Amino acid sequence: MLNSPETHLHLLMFSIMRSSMSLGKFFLTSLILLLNHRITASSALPLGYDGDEREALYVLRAAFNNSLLNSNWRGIHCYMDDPPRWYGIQCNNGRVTVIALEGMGLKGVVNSDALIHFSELSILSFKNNALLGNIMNFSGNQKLAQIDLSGNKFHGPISESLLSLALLASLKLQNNNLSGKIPEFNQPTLIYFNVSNNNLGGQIPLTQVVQSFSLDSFSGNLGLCGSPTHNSCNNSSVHDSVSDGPSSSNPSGTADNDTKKSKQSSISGYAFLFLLFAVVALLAVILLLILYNKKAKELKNIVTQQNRRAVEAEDKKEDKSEAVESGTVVERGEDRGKLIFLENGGGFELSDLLKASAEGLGKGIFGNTYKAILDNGKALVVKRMRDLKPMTSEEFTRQLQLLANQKHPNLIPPLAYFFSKQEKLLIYRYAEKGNLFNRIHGGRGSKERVPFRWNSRLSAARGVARALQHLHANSRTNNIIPHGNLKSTNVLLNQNNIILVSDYGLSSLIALPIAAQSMVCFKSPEYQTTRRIYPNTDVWSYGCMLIELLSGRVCANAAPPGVKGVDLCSWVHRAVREEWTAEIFDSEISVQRSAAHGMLQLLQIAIRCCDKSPDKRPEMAEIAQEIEKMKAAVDSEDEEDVSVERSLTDESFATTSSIAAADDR
Ligand SMILES: Nc1ncnc2c1ncn2[C@@H]1O[C@H](COP(=O)(O)OP(=O)(O)OP(=O)(O)O)[C@@H](O)[C@H]1O
Repeated sequence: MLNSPETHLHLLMFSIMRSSMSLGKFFLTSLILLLNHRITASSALPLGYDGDEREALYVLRAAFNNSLLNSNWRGIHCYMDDPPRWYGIQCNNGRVTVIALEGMGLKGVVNSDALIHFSELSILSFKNNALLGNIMNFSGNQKLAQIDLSGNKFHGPISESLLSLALLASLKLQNNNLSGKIPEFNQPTLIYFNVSNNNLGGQIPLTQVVQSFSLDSFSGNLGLCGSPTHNSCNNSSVHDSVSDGPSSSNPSGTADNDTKKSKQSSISGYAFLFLLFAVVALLAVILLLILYNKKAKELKNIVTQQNRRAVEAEDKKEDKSEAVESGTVVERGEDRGKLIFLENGGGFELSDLLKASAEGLGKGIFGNTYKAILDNGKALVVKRMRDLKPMTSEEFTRQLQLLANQKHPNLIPPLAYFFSKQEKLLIYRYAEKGNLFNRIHGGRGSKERVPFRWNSRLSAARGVARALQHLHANSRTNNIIPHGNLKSTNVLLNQNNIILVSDYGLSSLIALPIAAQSMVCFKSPEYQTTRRIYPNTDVWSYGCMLIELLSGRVCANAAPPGVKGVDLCSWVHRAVREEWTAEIFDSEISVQRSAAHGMLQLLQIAIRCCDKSPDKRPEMAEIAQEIEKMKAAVDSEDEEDVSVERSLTDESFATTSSIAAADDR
C-alpha cells in the first residue's frame, strides 16, 4: 500500500476553507507522490501510456472547459493495465478504448481531427451535451463500433470518413443541426442508425444497409426524400443522388447530360453563394463571441477580487474562538463548505481536525485516504472523495445519512463529512489493526509475520457474512447494490480484532464510468456478459474473498494497484476439476488437522457463491447461517508443526470436487 510521507491534515482543511490555490498545491503534492510511486514500481516498463492520446485529451479538455474534467483529467490517463483514473475514459493496455462523456453540459467546438490518434477507440459518446463543430474525421479510428453524438449542436455534413469504419455497429447522430446528404453506408455490421431531427436533405441512399432502417431513423429532416419517407424525390434531388452515388436508382447515367450539367452548375452556383454567406455569418459570430468572452473574463476578475477582499475583511472580524458543537452542522459559508457530524458526539470538533497531523494510508477509487491523529491521541480516517456523481449538498447528505444509519457491530459507518463545492471528505473511525488484505498477505516470508490461523480466518469470514447479511436485509426494497466494492482492503480489524466492513453503499455516490472501471461488482461475470449488476453480485465478491482467505492468494478483481492477482473463482474450479485441490489451501492453515473439515465446508460455500449465474448463488442470509454453525477448530501447537505430512489430501476432497464440477460451466 502506498504510504506517503507525514504531512499535515490541517493544511488540507485549511486550504479547503481558505484558499483554493494552496488546495491545488496540496493536491499536486499528493499526485506527484502517487506518480513517483507508480513510476518507481514499474521502472522496468516502457512509457506505459500513449503520449499523443493524452495530448489529444488535453485539447478536448481545453475545448470543453468543464470543471469536473479540468480537475479530473490530470496526470496519466491510462497506465498499462492499471484501471484508468480519468472520468469517462476506459483503457486497455495503456490505450484509450472508450470515451463516454454524456449529459455533462459540455460546450465548445470539437475539432474535426480531435480523435485522429485514438486508433484503439471502440466506443465514443458525447451524447446530450451542447457541442459544436463538424462531425469528426474518423479515418484514424478503425476499431470504432459505437458512436453516439446525439443531442448536440454539431453542424455541417455527415463525415464520409464514417464509411471507412468496417466495424461500425451503431451510429446515433439524431438531434443535431447536420445538413447535406446521408452518405452511402454499406457496412453490413451497422445495426443501429439514427439521423432524425437534423437538417439533412436529398434522396436517402438506396444501399441495402441504409434502406434496412425504419422511417424513425430519418424523421424530422424536412429535406429528405425517397424510401422509407413518403416524400417522392423531385427531379433535382433525384439527380443529386444519381450523380453522387453508384447505388442510386439510375446508375447507368442515361439522362440527358447537357440538362443535367446546366442544372448542376446552377445548383453549385447557389451553393457557393450560400456557403459564402454562411462563412461571413460564422466569422461575425466568432468575433462577437471572442469580444463577449473577453468582457466576461474582465468582469469575473473584478468580481473575484472584490469577493476576496470582502472575505478577508470578514475573516479579520471573526471571533477566532468560534465554538463548534459536535452533532450540529458547522457552516462557514456555502462556498467554504460544511462539516457535518452523522453521529452524535463524534468526540472531535472541526478545530481538532484542523490541528491534526496526518499520514497517507493509500489511494482508493475516490482518491487519497489519510490517518489523522488528533491532539488527544484519537485517530480518525479522512477520505478525500473524487469522481462523484454531480449532486447537490442535500442529495449528498441524504446518501450519507443512509450509510450512517446502517448500524451493525461488523460495519464501520462514516462519522462525519465535509461538503463544499470543490471538496468532499468522509471521516471514519480508525481501525487499529489495518485491513484483511494485509493480514492475509502482509510480511510473508519475514520473521515479523504472525501466522494467520484457521480460527481467525473463520471469524473474518463470519464477520463479513454478518455485515453483508445486515446490509442486504436493509436494502432489499430499493434494489440497490448493498456493498458494491467488497474486497479484503475494505475489511478492517479494530484493536480487538473485530471485523469491520467499510466503504459499503458508495456506488450510489460515484460517477458510473468510474465505478464501472474500479468497483469489484463491475468485474463480476454478469457485468461482463450483460452489463448489469444485481444486489447479489456482492455474493460473488464474497465468494472471491473467501477463496483469498482460504488460499492466501491475491484476488485479481480486488488487488490493490501494482499488485498482481489471480482470477480466484476460475482457479478454484480448475483445481477441483484437475484434482489438485489440496494445493488450494494456504500452508498456514493446511497444517492444522482439526481445521480440515471447516476449510472444506468454507470452500464449498465459496464455490457456490462464485457461480456465474447470479440466480444460482445462495442468499447472504443462508451463507451467514451456514457459517454461524461452523465450529472453531480445536487448535494445538503440535498441529501447527505438522509440515511434512499435510493434513489435507486430495482424497479428502471427493465431496468438494463433485460440487465444484457441477458448478463449473
Ligand atoms: N477506517 C479505516 N481504518 C484503517 N484503515 C483504513 C480505514 N479506511 C481505509 N483504510 C485503509 O486505507 C487504505 C486506503 O483506503 P481506500 O478506501 O482509499 O482504498 P482501498 O480500500 O484500497 O480501495 P477502494 O477505494 O476501492 O475501497 C486501505 O489500505 C484501507 O484498508
